[in-house]
Amino acid sequence: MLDTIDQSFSFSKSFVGGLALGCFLAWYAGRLAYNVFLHPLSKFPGPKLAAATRWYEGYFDLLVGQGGQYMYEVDRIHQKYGAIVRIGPNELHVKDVEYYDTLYALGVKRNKVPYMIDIFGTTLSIFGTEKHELHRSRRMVLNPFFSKRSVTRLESVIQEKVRLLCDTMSACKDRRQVIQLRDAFTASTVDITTEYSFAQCANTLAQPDFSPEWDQMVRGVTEIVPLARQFPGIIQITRALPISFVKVFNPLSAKYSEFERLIRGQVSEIFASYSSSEEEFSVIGTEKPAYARSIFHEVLNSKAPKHEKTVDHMTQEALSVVAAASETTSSTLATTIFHVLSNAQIRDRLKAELKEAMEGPRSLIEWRRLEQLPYLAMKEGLRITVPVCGRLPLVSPSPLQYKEWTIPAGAYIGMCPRDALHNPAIYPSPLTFNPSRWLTNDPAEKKVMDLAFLPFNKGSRMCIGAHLAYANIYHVLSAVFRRFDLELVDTIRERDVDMARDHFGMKPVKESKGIRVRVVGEADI
Ligand code: HEM
Repeated sequence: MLDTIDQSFSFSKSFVGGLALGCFLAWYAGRLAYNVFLHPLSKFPGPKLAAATRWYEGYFDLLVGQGGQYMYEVDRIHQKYGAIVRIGPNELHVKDVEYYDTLYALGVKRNKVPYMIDIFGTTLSIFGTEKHELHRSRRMVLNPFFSKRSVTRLESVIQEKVRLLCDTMSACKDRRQVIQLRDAFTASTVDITTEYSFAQCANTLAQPDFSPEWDQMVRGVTEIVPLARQFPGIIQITRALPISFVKVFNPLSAKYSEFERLIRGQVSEIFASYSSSEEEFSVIGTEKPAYARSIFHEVLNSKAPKHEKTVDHMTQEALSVVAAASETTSSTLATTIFHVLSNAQIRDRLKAELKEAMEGPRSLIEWRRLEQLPYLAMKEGLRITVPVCGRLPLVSPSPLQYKEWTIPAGAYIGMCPRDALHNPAIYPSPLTFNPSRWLTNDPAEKKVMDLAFLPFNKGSRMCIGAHLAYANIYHVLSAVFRRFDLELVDTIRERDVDMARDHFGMKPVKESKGIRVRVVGEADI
């Protein structure tokens, strides 16, 4: 009797399970068919599989080769189908530099696409803000802090760290120590960014090996990006787990959680030095000197509503600033140095220019004067590196036009800085490092190159730290090449330098040993 009840129970259980699975599969098949045949984007050209499901992207980004490969598939799709293509159920991609002015136009309403807002686990930061209006009001609070004027005013902070960087490099020469350039420049960028933004330096340059764990930490954050694009929220889940547990399966992301706690502590301290009334916060005690200001003070002193002035909000803003600044700047610096050292003519010409402009090997000159040096390979370094190589999709709440195509409101539309910066029609032989291309006497050619020079993107979501990045890169390149003779150590372009994976930031192949140099000489005049 009991056996019969058991059997009929397990039969009905498997019947219900089978029915549920059947319903799910029917619903899923219906959804795929809707995406391909009935979706408002169904008329746009592109592979049917990409139109049906985001798993098409997931396959290339997570399973093909070392991952992060969808950007190359998108290249192939463009080659086959044209300048505007459908690369996801609700996503288009445009490969036409002229369209930047429409998609990323300043002052027009654009939201960020939902799957991008959480890739660094900072949905309260400006980077992670989806809605246009909220993004605009948050950004207006921080814009003045990162303006060219503010960066110039605090240039001494950058110069001090660059001096320290050079002194640590000099000590490496005495020990004949090989320098991992990405470690060194992540350290200097983290120190510059934390001192500049939080008025409290992380002091990573103080370590003789440039605190490699910082570079590992930042790489840990971006390593997870392809997964986070497919599974938004995964970073939040990781954060909620105990650090000791996360350490077991992802030590790099555990480091990030530790850093988050550090920042949270600092933010809490700053909060404690403020008194909060019903309406607003105000500084207790005397006014802080300009140097000791931070983005936290900026937010607390702003007219932003009180619910924007929380420890959570500011911790996330700080995390996203450090994450956004570090890998981008360090990969640009390391890649530029690799290319300069790989070509003796370029290296000698650059060193001669710097010797003439800078009095002594240890003297630093102002950023505004560095900008006037024609050969300092700034632009070419950013162009060839493409530090942010991932597509930057946005959503327009009203329809957009691309040539004969009307793009419906609500569709995701992306463009990719790589398509501009490595465009052979604008920069001939785009994978050749050639600073002289920027010295052209043809104003029309120069104008076209300048318009396509978009490593920081443009419009309302453009990089807020572009001026800080420029000042940092100018100072590091000029100081390093003026003072040191460097030689590359076992660095192979295909393995260690070139972009091979899209993790939002560019990454070389996983086997990369990094870009490594030895200091073989130090100028004394
Ligand atoms: C070579 C260096 C850098 C490059 C190439 C770069 C590039 C970019 C790009 C392309 C974006 C747009 C991302 C998007 O549309 O989603 C961006 C955003 C951002 N960057 Fe940078 N960046 C660099 C350095 C920095 C630095 C030094 C900082 C910090 C001080 C910084 C902070 C940010 C922030 C906070 C955002 C989000 C802005 C927003 O959504 O309004 N970046 N960056």
